[in-house]
Amino acid sequence: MTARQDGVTVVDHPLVQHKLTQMRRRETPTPEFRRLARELSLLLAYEVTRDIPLDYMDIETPIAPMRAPVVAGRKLCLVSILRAGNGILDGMLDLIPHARVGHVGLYRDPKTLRPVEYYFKVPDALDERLTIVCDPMLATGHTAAAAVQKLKERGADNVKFLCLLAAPEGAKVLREAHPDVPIFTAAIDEKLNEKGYIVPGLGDAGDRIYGTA
Ligand SMILES: O=P(O)(O)OC[C@H]1O[C@H](OP(=O)(O)OP(=O)(O)O)[C@H](O)[C@@H]1O
Ligand SMILES: O=c1cc[nH]c(=O)[nH]1
Ligand SMILES: [Mg+2]
Repeated sequence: MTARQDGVTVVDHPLVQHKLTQMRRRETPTPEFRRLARELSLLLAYEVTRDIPLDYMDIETPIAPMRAPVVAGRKLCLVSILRAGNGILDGMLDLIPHARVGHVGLYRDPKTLRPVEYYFKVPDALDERLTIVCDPMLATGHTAAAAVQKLKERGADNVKFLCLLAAPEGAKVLREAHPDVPIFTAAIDEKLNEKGYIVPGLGDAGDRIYGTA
């Protein structure tokens, strides 16, 4: 099942919810957390790629020739917001290996909660591609909004944002800054705490994926 409202799609399939619960648990160790992030992104990919472009090619089945649909991977750009975004990117690339890939390096300053940019490398001709921006966490929303802004400045005009968890505050900030960018998430949690962490959330996604806490 999938709930859509105001440009936000919550993928509430039972498998998605189950895996998200396992990720949230404090005792879930790093290798397990990373594996769950990958599996969850495979399931979310199903929804976020629902209308990706198709090409047609001539093939032969054992019975007859036919013109058959194939994903136009080169018309798709996956963008990971470093570093936690790579935890989603890996699963997406398993599914769509021909996709082009961009990286946006942004970390959130723990005092100001504002994003600081340190890297930006994306494919050319973004105006000809669907761009799917990946980051597990949409907290205050400023990182996502800044990443989308940079991508638009490079020509991206068809952008979707994929995360595992969103705070209501972050979804609002991103939707207000970029109303044309739909959000796909496994859950919208209750709120942010005073340190800008999602409550109940799952903690610091990057630290849990890479074991840096
Ligand atoms: O919505 P916001 O309030 O901007 O916060 C969300 C950002 O914070 C986390 O990254 P972090 O800064 O921890 O960097 P990391 O991926 O290197 O751990 C997360 O992966 C998002 O990029
Ligand atoms: O809860 C949060 C908020 C920002 N970044 C995270 O990794 N987790
Ligand atoms: Mg982090």
